[in-house]
Amino acid sequence: MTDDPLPPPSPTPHSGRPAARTTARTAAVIPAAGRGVRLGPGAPKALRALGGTPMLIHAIRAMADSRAVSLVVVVAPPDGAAEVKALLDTHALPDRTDFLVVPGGESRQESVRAGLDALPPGYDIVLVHDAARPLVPVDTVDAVIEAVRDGAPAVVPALPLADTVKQVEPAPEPGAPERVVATPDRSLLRAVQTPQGFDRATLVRAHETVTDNVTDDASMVEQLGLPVVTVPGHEEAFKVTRPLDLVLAEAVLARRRLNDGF
Ligand SMILES: Nc1ccn([C@@H]2O[C@H](COP(=O)(O)OP(=O)(O)OP(=O)(O)O)[C@@H](O)[C@H]2O)c(=O)n1
Ligand SMILES: C[C@](O)(CO)[C@H](O)COP(=O)(O)O
Repeated sequence: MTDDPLPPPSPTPHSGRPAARTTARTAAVIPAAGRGVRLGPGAPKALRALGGTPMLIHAIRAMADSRAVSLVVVVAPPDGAAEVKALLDTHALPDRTDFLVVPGGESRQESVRAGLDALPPGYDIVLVHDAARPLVPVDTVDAVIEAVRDGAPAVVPALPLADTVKQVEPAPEPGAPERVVATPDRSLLRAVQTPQGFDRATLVRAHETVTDNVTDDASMVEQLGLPVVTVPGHEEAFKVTRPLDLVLAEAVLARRRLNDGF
């Protein structure tokens, strides 16, 4: 199967890189092996319903909606691979996309690595997308892919912050107030989302090299000393982390369904 091309490249002023455009095939790895402790008791977060459909299925469809993505590797809860395979069999997904399911690990990093290990040859661009971000629009996915095709080794969707951010020092004892030590310049801070996009060789090297516990894949590439660039993120690509996020996700989905007339 070959990828449909994305629209012609546009200049990417954020990167300042020379045109090194490639039409490499793209795969998406979806880490979905987390428990969802912050969401509260229940099934693993990725398997919980959003608008009557598991959050994971929304996230898979969000990746497969991009004409550039021809393989999706789902990293299932360690004892949930059979259940996830059954879900894929019982939900409508595009025929042009291939799917693989592998068991995940104890941390997000281990789960992403399990997905990378399962990637067949021939996919030179890799997206890593949280199952917990079920509503990312396809335009954001395509913008990330396009920036990698243009030559960036690592790309993150990013949004400016709405709140002022304080740096604190740890509280001297549990329950004691934390002391504020700094107020970073908010104009230089970004909240980053997924999918994060990578040149495959770079991402594999980052996972082989960086052993610190990190919260996203791009920071591993930063530790290699390689550039990570941003593309505009999207408000609807928020991560379902706490109960209120699920309320917001239901509202966004209901509005989309109303707009789409179903
Ligand atoms: N061992 C893990 C931990 C997390 N993830 C995945 O990484 C993504 C982002 O993680 P997060 O939102 O923190 O999910 P959880 O780890 O499930 O949440 P919590 O920390 O509240 O338990 C999720 O899609 C989650 O399934 C994973 O694949 N394997
Ligand atoms: C990868 C990520 O979604 C980027 O914002 C985020 O770092 C995941 O963090 P979590 O603590 O595992 O939810």
